[in-house]
Amino acid sequence: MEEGDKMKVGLLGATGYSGAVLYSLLKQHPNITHIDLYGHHKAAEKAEFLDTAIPAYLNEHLQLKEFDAASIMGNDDALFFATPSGVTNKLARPFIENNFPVIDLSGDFRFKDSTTYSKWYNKPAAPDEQLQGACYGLAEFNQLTSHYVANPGCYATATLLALAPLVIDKLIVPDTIIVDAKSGVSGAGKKPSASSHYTFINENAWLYKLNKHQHIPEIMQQLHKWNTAIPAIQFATTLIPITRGIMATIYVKAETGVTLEKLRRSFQKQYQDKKFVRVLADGLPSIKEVVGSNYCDIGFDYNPATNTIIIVSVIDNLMKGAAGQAIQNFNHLFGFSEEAGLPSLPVFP
Ligand SMILES: NC(=O)C1=CN([C@@H]2O[C@H](COP(=O)(O)OP(=O)(O)OC[C@H]3O[C@@H](n4cnc5c(N)ncnc54)[C@H](OP(=O)(O)O)[C@@H]3O)[C@@H](O)[C@H]2O)C=CC1
Ligand SMILES: CC(=O)N[C@@H](CCC(=O)OP(=O)(O)O)C(=O)O
Repeated sequence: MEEGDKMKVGLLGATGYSGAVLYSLLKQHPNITHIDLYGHHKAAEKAEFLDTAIPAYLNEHLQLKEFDAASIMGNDDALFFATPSGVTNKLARPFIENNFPVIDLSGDFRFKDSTTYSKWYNKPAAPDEQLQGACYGLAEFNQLTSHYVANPGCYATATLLALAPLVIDKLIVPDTIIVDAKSGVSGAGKKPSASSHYTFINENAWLYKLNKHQHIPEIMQQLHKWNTAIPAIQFATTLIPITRGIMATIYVKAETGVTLEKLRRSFQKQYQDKKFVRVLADGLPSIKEVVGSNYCDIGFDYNPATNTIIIVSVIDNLMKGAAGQAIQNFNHLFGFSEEAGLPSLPVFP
């Protein structure tokens, strides 16, 4: 594709949080002329109720077509899935078989083997041969080796971008990684639950899925591409009373001879040419500075008293953690400018 080429795209899941954000990004994308929205409810059923989880403009204009792989491949040039886990493993086959371009925001195609998925997601996985037809799109690092792109998870994105330089440059003791990550409530999607209920999470903090979070194997799979010596990570996820944003705070022991200057050089080498990762020259980042943008901001420090490196990474879970990175992957897949369709500034205050 050339810079000025125009495309038609399909989207399944526009009535969800990441789908709604994706829709607004696609609407402003300079290379997209038309968006077909697909749904799993019949259009008539949808029209009968007002979905308060999505913006009114979307409710009003929502014209959902019935999902049909053959007509999507006939009408559109690419497809986005913004559906919960356990959906695309049943829908992806014709797209993979026909090499049709897909960006999948769910976890269904992030692993190379089906047993890892079924163990950590507690659901049946897509067949192994289909999993081999997908590629994991950590946008700053992975070459897209197929047309079916598995967009990374939100916590996984924040954690991997923070660890990458130090893991690649072997500056850390492999078995000492501790990740303490916090997320806003939109990370859990639009479906209300006991833990996302206002009276529970307001003025509260709740650590969940300890040692069981589905992003642990996803992070390990990518870390092993960089350094096979890492045996495991300690990983905690805490829900906090904000709408958007993730902060991952990482503690890890330094290899002998590591200095703050060496850490600086490692981050700089890895990210100096990357538009969406901003390494702070000084100080530590805050969530508000990335909300509404596709940036991942990273700050770090070294404490010689404990020989510990502390890295703090922040993203907007719905942007860099989902829809924004999906657009970045789409741009990579079609050779468009990496920034096309993505806002250049966060929303502040
Ligand atoms: N929220 C986030 O921050 C992040 C989410 N993701 C991933 O993105 C995906 C979407 O997440 P999120 O936006 O939070 O989810 P939501 O629950 O907010 O939205 C889910 C969407 O999928 C649709 N849907 C549900 N079941 C089906 C089905 N069987 N067939 C077709 N469509 C279906 C829903 O339609 P309807 O409205 O009709 O029910 C809705 O449009 C998930 O896989 C999630 O893990 C990844 C990173 C971050
Ligand atoms: C706050 C919150 O609940 N966040 C979700 C992250 C959703 C996600 O990215 O999960 P997938 O792997 O299915 O894409 C969680 O912790 O499960």
